[in-house]
Amino acid sequence: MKQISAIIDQLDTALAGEWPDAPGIRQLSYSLQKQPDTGLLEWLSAQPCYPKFYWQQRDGHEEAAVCGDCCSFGDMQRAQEFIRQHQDISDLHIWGLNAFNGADSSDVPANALFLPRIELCRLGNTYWLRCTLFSAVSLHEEAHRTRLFLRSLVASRALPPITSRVVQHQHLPAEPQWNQLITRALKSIEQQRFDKVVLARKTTLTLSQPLNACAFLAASRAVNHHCYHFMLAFTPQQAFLGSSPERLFLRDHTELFTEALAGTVANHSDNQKAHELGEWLLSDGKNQRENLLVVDDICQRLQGGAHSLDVMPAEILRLRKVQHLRRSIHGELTDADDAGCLQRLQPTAAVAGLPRQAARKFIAEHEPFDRQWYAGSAGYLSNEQSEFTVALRSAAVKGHHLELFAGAGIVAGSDAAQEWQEIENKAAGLRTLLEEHYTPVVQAG
Ligand SMILES: C=C(O[C@H]1C=CC=C(C(=O)O)[C@@H]1O)C(=O)O
Ligand SMILES: [Mg+2]
Repeated sequence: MKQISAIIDQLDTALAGEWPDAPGIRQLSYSLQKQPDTGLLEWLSAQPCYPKFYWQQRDGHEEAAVCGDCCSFGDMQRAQEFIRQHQDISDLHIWGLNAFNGADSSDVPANALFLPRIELCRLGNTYWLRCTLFSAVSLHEEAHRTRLFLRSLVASRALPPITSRVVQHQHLPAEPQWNQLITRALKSIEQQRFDKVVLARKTTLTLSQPLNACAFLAASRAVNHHCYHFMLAFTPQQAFLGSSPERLFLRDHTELFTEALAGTVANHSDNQKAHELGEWLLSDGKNQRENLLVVDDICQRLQGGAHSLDVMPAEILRLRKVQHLRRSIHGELTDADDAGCLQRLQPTAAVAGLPRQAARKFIAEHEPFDRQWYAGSAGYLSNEQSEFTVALRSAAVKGHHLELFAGAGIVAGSDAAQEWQEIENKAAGLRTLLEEHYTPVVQAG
């Protein structure tokens, strides 16, 4: 990426100039004249600086690779206040993750939303590099720190092949405990404690060697189409990533786009068979109920914050391993308030249940692991536009371990064995990227 190193030299010269010895914020932006010779994910993978975040919008039109933090935020409210305080810098973007339980989650780092030092972005075929300087003390000192940071950046290189093999796997809950959990959930639904609860499983894969998170995400992006692809790398060995089909919300000024994505059937490689499965899904009562409860939840939660809500007819979203029912929802916000949107929409009934509080209580009491980032959200906020995907079809990379997450909506009429198969299919979107590389060990004798 010769162009990028030329821009970094230009940036270094600008930073070596005169900067006020006073608090402040500045942005320097440079267009790339042509498409870089390697991808943004390859560039990000090579950089030895953390945190780093990658994002690709599900229609593939927008992509960003960002790294280094000039400032980090414990929650969306603080991130939004920061953007509002610095309205004069029109293009400030804050990127990252929101935990499932939001800021009240005890054991996840609270600073997963950050204002990066460097952003390499693409919109269609247009590329640019943006550098942000922020200091509450001295921009002069910050310019110096940024120059040191720039020196740590390295040239892009090809992603390594995935050579990690799965040595062992462990499901939490395992299938017998899952069956008990579903029985208990169905009983609570019968007793009218709630109408729906979404229950999930964590599968820990032990690997033969640590997994390169960027290479894994690239492998997923190559095959898992119609998905948002995201990754937050905290350290060289630790990252959270995913390829999720679900939009939490897109805000464009005061226009809001969200959706109810719930109700699932397997995909099939044969188009005719896949179509028949999709037709079945559209007419199945249990799956329609799962989806319509999400519509109800979203419409209720948006009351007072948005008007002119339009709910589109159900459509089938066909993914590599599964197909879903989706109803798109569009509305007009009373105020361009991202923290408000997050608070109203996360978690939707596609990942928690309805009524929300009762379902969350059931999850907290009965699900045998902490969701942390799973079913939270990943994306960015900025003045004009913000977008977050629901952090599904996701995994935590932890050195030799990969934790895969998958859940399913439980409503009256759910069957434990079918829901187990459904979460197997959902987890397969990421899991098969490793297993396809798996060569069984041939036993001697
Ligand atoms: C909770 C998950 O999926 C949600 C989104 C789409 C379909 C779902 C379902 O049919 O159960 C879930 O509500 C997950 O992938 O972990
Ligand atoms: Mg389902």
